[in-house]
Amino acid sequence: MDPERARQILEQADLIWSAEQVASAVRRLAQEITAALGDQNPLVLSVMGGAVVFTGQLLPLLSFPLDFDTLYVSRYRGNTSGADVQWRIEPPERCRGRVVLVLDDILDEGQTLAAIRERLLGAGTKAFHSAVLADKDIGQPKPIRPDFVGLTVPNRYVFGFGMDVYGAWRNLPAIYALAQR
Ligand SMILES: O=P(O)(O)OC[C@H]1O[C@H](OP(=O)(O)OP(=O)(O)O)[C@H](O)[C@@H]1O
Ligand SMILES: Nc1nc2[nH]cnc2c(=O)[nH]1
Repeated sequence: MDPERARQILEQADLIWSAEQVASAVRRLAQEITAALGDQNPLVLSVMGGAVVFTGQLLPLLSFPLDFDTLYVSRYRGNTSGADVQWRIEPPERCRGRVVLVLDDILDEGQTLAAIRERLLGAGTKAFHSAVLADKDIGQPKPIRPDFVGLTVPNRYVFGFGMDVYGAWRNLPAIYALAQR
C-alpha cells in the first residue's frame, strides 16, 4: 500500500487494545496453554500469515516440549470481507496421531478455523485444540469455539499485531479498528 495512505489509516483508526494489554493477554494465554497441554507434547501449527506475530510472542513463553510447523490458509486476501477458504500450505503429514494446537490471530466468522479443524481431523489428528489472540464479537453463533482466547474485539475490521489492513500494518504492537465511514 502507498505509505502515505497507510499512515492516514493509522491516524484515523481507533485504538482497541494497547501493546501492553496485548502482551498481557499473550502471557495469560501462555499460562493457560501450559496448564492444559504442557504434558501433551503437542504439534503447534501457526496459521500464516496473520498469526506470525502472535506465534512469535507466544512460543518463547511455552516452556515445555512441543513441535512446530505452519499452515497457510487465506480467506480475506487483503480485503476487509471474507471469501472462500484457500489452502496455500496444507497440514503436515506428521499431524497424524498427534495432539495439535492451532494458533491464529483472529476468529471472525469462524469459517477459517472450522475448515482447519475439519482438514486436520480428516488428516488423522488425535486431538484438536485452538488458540486465537482475538475473538470478534459478531453477535452471531460461530461454527467453532477456540479453547483459548486472548482478547475480545468489537465487530469492526481490526489490524495490528499480525493482522493487516489492505496488506499494511501487520507490524504494529497494538490492535486498532479501521475508522468507520
Ligand atoms: O473467522 P474468519 O472469518 O474465517 O476469519 C479469520 C481468518 O481471517 C484472517 O486470515 P486472512 O484470510 O485475512 O489471511 P491472513 O492471515 O494472511 O491475513 C485470520 O488470520 C484468520 O485466519
Ligand atoms: N486483519 C483482519 N483480518 C481479519 N480476518 C477476519 N476478520 C479480520 C479483521 O477484522 N482484521
